[in-house]
Amino acid sequence: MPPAGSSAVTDTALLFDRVAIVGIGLIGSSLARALTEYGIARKVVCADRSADACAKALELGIVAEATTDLAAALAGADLVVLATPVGSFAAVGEAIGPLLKKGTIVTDVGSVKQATLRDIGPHLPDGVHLIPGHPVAGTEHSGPEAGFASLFQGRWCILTPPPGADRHALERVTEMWRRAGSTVEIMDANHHDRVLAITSHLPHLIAYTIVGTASDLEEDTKSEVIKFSAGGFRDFTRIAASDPVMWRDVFLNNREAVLEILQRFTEDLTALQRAIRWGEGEQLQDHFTKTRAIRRGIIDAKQA
Ligand SMILES: NC(=O)C1=CN([C@@H]2O[C@H](COP(=O)(O)OP(=O)(O)OC[C@H]3O[C@@H](n4cnc5c(N)ncnc54)[C@H](O)[C@@H]3O)[C@@H](O)[C@H]2O)C=CC1
Ligand SMILES: O=C(O)C(=O)Cc1ccc(O)cc1
Repeated sequence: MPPAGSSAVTDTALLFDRVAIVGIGLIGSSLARALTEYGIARKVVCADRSADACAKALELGIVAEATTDLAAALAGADLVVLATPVGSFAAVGEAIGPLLKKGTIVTDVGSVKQATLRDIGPHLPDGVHLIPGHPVAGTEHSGPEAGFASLFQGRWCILTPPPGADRHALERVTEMWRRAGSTVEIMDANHHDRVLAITSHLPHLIAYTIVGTASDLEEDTKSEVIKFSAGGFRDFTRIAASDPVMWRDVFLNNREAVLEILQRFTEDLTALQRAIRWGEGEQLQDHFTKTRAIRRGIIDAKQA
């Protein structure tokens, strides 16, 4: 499917009348802020199972209405955005299905995309358009207070419309993310999950592992780790502070792709382990030279 254009909409016209965001955490609240601040939607409301999150979202003025009642939030919405952990999608899909009117667009922000098609798709009535999405932008923080409107600026947003997805719905969701500041890329859900397994999921798993390993060290070494934690290790601790429920759900719902890439990673790690053991300096240096070139290539591509 070719990328959706933005011919049907202009930068000044409101794109949506009423947007209902389910899950007003880091991503939901960032999108709610962007939709309002950048004039993308007339009214943004939210549903969250946490009454505290609803109260906070109202107190911060992020949404016009906040409720724990899904039906109240979804009534009259032309766009519904699911921004809850991926593991909740089946239950949320089942709950929202009967509440959706023909013509409504449903999208999500989940970090795994085959799960959206599998868990949300079957619950949607005919005439409701599903356009799964993943803003590749975030932080290690959670909750409505952690969000900010500019989170998506200069970042990618990947959309994974199923075959035969409604073209107009795809155009509108594409335009929403474009106006929020992102560059939209369209790909197949399976491909998305394989790419993100290496670029996002494995790095988080490595961070969770290394910080766990450091914290299992004997007490005296551990205190040194904290005292001298700088550079690389400090970056790992930031990533390892990411939301435990969200990341549990990512790994459980992208199991095959993560296990496959983990297998390859383990083999490559073992090769480096051997090189260190046998003093193969040339092999180590060659490897590090290649990875340095990759990093520089990424930076150059960003600046181009
Ligand atoms: N945190 C990040 O950096 C990024 C996260 N994502 C995806 O965004 C989604 C949300 O993540 P965050 O905003 O970080 O999480 P968060 O923990 O900040 O917010 C999640 C919200 O969903 C609510 N919630 C949970 N289960 C619910 C249910 N069954 N019904 C209604 N509300 C429910 C929680 O009360 C909470 O307010 C996840 O699917 C995640 O994979 C995507 C890109 C980046
Ligand atoms: O905080 C970071 O470094 C991230 O990597 C944020 C992030 C987390 C999950 C996603 O699906 C996308 C982006």
